[in-house]
Amino acid sequence: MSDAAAAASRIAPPPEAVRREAADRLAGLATPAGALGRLGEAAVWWAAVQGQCPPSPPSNVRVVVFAGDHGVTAHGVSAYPSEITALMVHQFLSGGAGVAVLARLHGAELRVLDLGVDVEAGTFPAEVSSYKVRRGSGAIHVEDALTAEETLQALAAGASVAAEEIAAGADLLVAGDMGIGNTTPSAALIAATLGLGAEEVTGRGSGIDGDALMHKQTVVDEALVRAGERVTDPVDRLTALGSADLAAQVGFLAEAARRGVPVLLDGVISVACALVAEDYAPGSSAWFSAGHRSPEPAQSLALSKLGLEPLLDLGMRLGEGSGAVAAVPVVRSAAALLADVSLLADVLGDQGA
Ligand SMILES: O=C(O)c1ccc[n+]([C@@H]2O[C@H](COP(=O)([O-])O)[C@@H](O)[C@H]2O)c1
Ligand SMILES: Cc1cc2nc[nH]c2cc1C
Repeated sequence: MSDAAAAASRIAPPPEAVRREAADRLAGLATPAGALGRLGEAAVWWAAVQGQCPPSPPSNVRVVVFAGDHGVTAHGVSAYPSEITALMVHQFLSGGAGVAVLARLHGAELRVLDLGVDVEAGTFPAEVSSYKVRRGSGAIHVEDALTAEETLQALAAGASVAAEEIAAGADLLVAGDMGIGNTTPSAALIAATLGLGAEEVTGRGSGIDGDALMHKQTVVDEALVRAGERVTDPVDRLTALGSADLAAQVGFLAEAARRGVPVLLDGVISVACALVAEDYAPGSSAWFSAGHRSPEPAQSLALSKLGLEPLLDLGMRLGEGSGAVAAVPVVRSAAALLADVSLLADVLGDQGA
């Protein structure tokens, strides 16, 4: 692509004039300079992505959980078996999953989609599986996760889902994940994107340690060696090292950014997808904010590369979009503070009057 074509296809950033107006307003609030800390930074980001200052708090938060199974799970990389993925999809539907509880509490809509769960057709209601790409994605250390066609299908599915959620009125989106084994492809995608080694990105996931952790690191290393030079291109990277559910999440994030709708990121899976989305659709990450910090080392590495500082750091490693939904009240607080705290000039003026 020529430089001009690349610039033309770059995602348009949030309006700089609004960002500056919000930064000026923050500096003028009746607080000591910088006293709101990251809440202040979040308020400026929120005003810019909402396109107005003062901003109003998010009022239509919509969470989409992308579910899928991963071939690596049969190779000893997780503390849990693949069967949990489908069982948890039922929990998202019945309201008993962690993110379902938080979504209810914070007034967010929750939708779960089966992109690649290893179950027979008809296991879930039709609307859950309408974007299904395949049953389980390939074990990335021995084979590609997807065919090239499946990657494009999953990217397009994610983009369609984003369009649907935006048509339903979303003013803040969350992309969540459900998939036993998915911290392995997420770590591999982050390593491949950042040019890091398996030992830097591999974490305990849902709870492995000792020999299992060393084995998971070997699996990530084998996957990176197997993929070789193909990882330079973001779509080929997803084909070799991703999965149907991760590719769909990349498509969802890129489309949300392209349509100018902000996204609150979650843990290592969500941030791996955001990192690939930034490569796939440059400029996307200006529309993203980091909901929380996960203990997975790859998540912090990817957040640093994206220049994002998480709002919460609670040691959460549930996934599902739960850390992002837990941060929704923080975004609401940030918006309300920037909109409703008095201006210091007015306070001083009142005193003088
Ligand atoms: O969000 C995170 O950072 C995170 C960290 C560790 C585990 N998880 C969740 O646990 C599952 C993946 O863990 P694992 O060990 O099976 O790869 C998957 O369903 C994720 O939602 C999520
Ligand atoms: C029970 C359970 C719930 C989850 N939610 C996201 N990942 C998960 C992994 C397990 C094991």
